[in-house]
Amino acid sequence: MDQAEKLRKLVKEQNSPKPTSRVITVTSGKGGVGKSSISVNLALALSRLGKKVLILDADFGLANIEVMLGIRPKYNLADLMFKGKNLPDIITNGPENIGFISGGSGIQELTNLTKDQIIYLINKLVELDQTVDIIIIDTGAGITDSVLQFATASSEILLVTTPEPTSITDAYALLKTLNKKAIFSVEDTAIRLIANRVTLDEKADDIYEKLKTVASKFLNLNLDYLGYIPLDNTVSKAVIRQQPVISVYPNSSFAKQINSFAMKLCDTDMEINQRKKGITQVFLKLLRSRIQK
Ligand SMILES: Nc1ncnc2c1ncn2[C@@H]1O[C@H](COP(=O)(O)OP(=O)(O)OP(=O)(O)O)[C@@H](O)[C@H]1O
Repeated sequence: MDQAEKLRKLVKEQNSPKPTSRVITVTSGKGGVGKSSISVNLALALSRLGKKVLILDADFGLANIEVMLGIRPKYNLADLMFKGKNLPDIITNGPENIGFISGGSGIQELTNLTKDQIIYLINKLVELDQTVDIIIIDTGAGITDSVLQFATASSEILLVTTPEPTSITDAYALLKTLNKKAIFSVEDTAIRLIANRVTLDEKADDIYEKLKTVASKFLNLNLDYLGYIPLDNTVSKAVIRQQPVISVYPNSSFAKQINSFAMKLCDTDMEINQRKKGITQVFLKLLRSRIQK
């Protein structure tokens, strides 16, 4: 049996543990549309609704979230995988009790794990699943393998676009590529659109309706709508202060929309519970798709 086959077998053999965390993957076709701003502030808004929230930054090389939260993690996921670090070592405490894990090079290195390292990682993820209510994954930008793998492995996707035509066509391209993946399951995945940086003269609902129509007609995909966020200069002001928008500008239109999204997401808790798979399952799926490549 070659190494790839052994890993395939091992990943298949892992029993599905009882999941507890809800994984929400924030993604986009085009970069720079507001994924990190939305992830950070949504995490805080959900935490204020009583959820234990953690952000996983899967955007290798960029430290946007760290800047937005004003934190500097000492270790990352790769340190857990290769240096035997424990969860408390790699979870940095952010504002208002939210936790943060930097993926570091860990996401890329998933393919290079030994059997013992996979078992160690999976055990730690099971532990994480049991301690956290919601995990928000901020994926990298663009239609890369890593973004697609996270999106296919998650049961809840928040797809962010701006009204720019290139951002909308890239969002559609992402859906199209996702839909072609053998392991992508339409029934098991809720995809919700967020239109960000919308100005008064742009009709956010039209963006959704157009994307929904083409996704349904050409891809047979159902696209839901979480809502829109106006273009709001408090977002960049908050970045300069290295604090989340909803902490420093709680009455801004950005903060109000984020709070309403958090409430909507909690409203659908019941429905999502049936699909809830947890972070362990997401990583098992990621491992499977990488081994199959
Ligand atoms: N609603 C908004 N109004 C005004 N500016 C915004 C809004 N949302 C995000 N921005 C700004 O847009 C820029 C990109 O935001 P952000 O870094 O969150 O995007 P991203 O999708 O995570 O980027 P990347 O693809 O590089 O990871 C930042 O300068 C941010 O301040």
